[in-house]
Amino acid sequence: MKFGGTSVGEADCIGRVADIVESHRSAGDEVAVVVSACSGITDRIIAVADEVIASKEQPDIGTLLDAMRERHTRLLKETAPDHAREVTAVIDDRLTRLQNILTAVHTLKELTPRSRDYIVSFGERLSAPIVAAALRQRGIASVALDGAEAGITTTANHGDARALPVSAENIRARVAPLLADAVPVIMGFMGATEQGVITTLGRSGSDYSAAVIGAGVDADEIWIWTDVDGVMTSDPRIIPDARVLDDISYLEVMELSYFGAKVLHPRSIEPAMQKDIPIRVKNSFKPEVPGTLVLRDKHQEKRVVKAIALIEKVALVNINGAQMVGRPGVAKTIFSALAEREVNVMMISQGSSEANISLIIDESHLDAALGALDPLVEQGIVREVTYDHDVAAVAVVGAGMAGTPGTGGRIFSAIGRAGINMMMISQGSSEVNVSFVVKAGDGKRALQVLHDEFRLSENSDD
Ligand SMILES: Nc1ncnc2c1ncn2[C@@H]1O[C@H](COP(=O)(O)OP(=O)(O)O)[C@@H](O)[C@H]1O
Ligand SMILES: N[C@@H](CC(=O)OP(=O)(O)O)C(=O)O
Repeated sequence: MKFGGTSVGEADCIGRVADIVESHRSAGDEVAVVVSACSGITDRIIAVADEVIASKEQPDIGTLLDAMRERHTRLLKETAPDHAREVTAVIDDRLTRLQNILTAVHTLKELTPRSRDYIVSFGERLSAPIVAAALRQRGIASVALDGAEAGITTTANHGDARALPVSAENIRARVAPLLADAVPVIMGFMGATEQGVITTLGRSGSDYSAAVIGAGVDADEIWIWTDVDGVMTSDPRIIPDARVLDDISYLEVMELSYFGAKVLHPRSIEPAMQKDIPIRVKNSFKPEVPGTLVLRDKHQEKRVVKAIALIEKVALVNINGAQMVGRPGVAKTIFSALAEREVNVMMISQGSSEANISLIIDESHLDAALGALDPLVEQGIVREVTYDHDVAAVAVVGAGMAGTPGTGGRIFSAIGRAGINMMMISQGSSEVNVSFVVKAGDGKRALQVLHDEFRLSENSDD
């Protein structure tokens, strides 16, 4: 069971987490818990680190961390009064360590990806001991483990590390034996390299931690507890009438999360899918609601389109040049150059004349992408590279689209009737997803137009 930041952010939330775990333990289930940092804490740590590195004068780091100390101490006292003394010492010790590292960052004027990862992992280092203490308060034996102690061994790419296959056997050796007698509370979002250097798994990476742990212990199910009733037909913050889906396939939810549906981290699907472990997404504020079950394609709903996602803060890059026509290897040169600069390409579309390749990338990768592509213009491999960072991508997802003629037409007509211009279109050959790019200002409206067109708020088959 993974509890996200919103599920451990307040004392009453932690109380509900303890209730949930307690009721499953009483029903005879073995439970491993993965927790995120309390809501807002990871952002706060990043803000403090940035302030410390930017500040010319010696910053008063103790004061910068005061609110964080106060919040965690209060959470602890309210949820685990009998363990407050011993765990306050743990929290104080961790905050002192954080303060010392931040002091070193300021002195050295250096914040490397490696030290940044260690610093941002402190959110979970503070939340997990509190949740474990809240369980002990209920008489449930519980220990807090960091990602590495739980066996998550990762690649060394800081800020976006992936679990190595060896993690599975480490987790089996370290977590599984605890489950009969205790509930391990594992710090999400982090792991360590084989050399023991702390890494983080990318923002919102605790879902991925939960999937890796679940696969490692051969769980019957992986439950992601969050602040909404399940995976919905669209982001409820943008589409107020979005509806909760009873079930969705791994591939569908992978497309949705890749295109910005924050409810599950895109990487969290694969470890579960490999072992065919169902993922259940549930609301920790309303545990009685069944939530959404994510499984291998079951296709229970007859709907063609199941859900729609919007991804903002992306950039469109157009690579033009007739030089590409009939010349093998140009695409390889382009994509190798981008890969070398670690630019993640989210969507690709190529004109059939081969004179144009369009890409969608994360907006933060734009400078790196231009740095990779400009030399190709100088070398005459492509004629020109243009870009637009005022764009958004919309992904229309549903396994039922495969083999249902006319869905594309319906999407494009509805968008056309709304007077929205599509700047690029892409469809994977799996046909689980049709995605397109619009001006950033049109993104939310495009989402609503399609949600209405496919009547996704209605609980009946289309
Ligand atoms: N299709 C979707 N279904 C459900 N939630 C979505 C969807 N798209 C975006 N979201 C957003 O994802 C949020 C949950 O993710 P997140 O804030 O990371 O929670 P947690 O802290 O539990 O990890 C929801 O509050 C919701 O606003
Ligand atoms: N604390 C991390 C990890 C995480 O997964 O958080 P959440 O479960 O609240 O999305 C982050 O803020 O990115």
